[in-house]
Amino acid sequence: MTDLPSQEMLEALFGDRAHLAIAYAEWLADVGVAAGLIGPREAERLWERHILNSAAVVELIPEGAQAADLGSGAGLPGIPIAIARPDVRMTLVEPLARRVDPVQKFLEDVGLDVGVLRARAESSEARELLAPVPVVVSRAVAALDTLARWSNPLLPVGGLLLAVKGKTAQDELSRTSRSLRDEGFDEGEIKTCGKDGADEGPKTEATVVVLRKVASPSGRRRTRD
Ligand SMILES: C[S@@+](CC[C@H](N)C(=O)[O-])C[C@H]1O[C@@H](n2cnc3c(N)ncnc32)[C@H](O)[C@@H]1O
Repeated sequence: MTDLPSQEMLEALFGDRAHLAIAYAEWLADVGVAAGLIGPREAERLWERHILNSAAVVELIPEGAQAADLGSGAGLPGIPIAIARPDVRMTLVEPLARRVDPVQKFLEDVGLDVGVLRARAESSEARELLAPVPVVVSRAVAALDTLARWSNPLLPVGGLLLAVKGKTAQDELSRTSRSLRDEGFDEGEIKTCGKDGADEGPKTEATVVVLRKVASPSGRRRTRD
């Protein structure tokens, strides 16, 4: 692992739970790579590209919120968020047993209180077990309009969909704005979270599309009939 942040940065983000973030990084580099949860080349850039990028989202999550990470894979962004914010009740939602099982074992081994639901985000099981969940996060899983369709039955009106995206976030938001409105979301905005790190090692930055659900889909559809 080459990009371990400074102790100061670790403590600023994870407080007295920095040891859990380090344990997660070590697990990703070891079990995560061996189990094919992340690519072998990712081990060299775990912090900036994955853990800090994920943890940067915490500034958008309200105090004490319940949250679901749709398509969590190796636990990103849900696990770094849960480590940084013990007040957030996080559930990872991931359909593949070969991803869910090792993640579950890691959580048990380190005693991290994060829920794991083996299901597709759009399944009735996810709806029954999670809704209403006020915050949905997701990273590298699906296009915004698909995420909006999956999230809609899970979120209450006023709930937030936080999609970690890259440089093309604005293009994607513009391209999908009509579908997003049809799904009952507002116009959305792009937030740059975290810090650019200046010269002090890895960045914590993340580009996040923030969408708020403003109407239930059925209500909105009725108004268009
Ligand atoms: C490219 S990986 C990203 C994993 C993680 N979010 C990250 O940032 O590293 C996409 C993940 O989404 C999951 N996925 C695909 N379709 C899904 C669905 N319908 N519901 C929930 N998860 C899904 C896949 O199994 C996979 O683990």
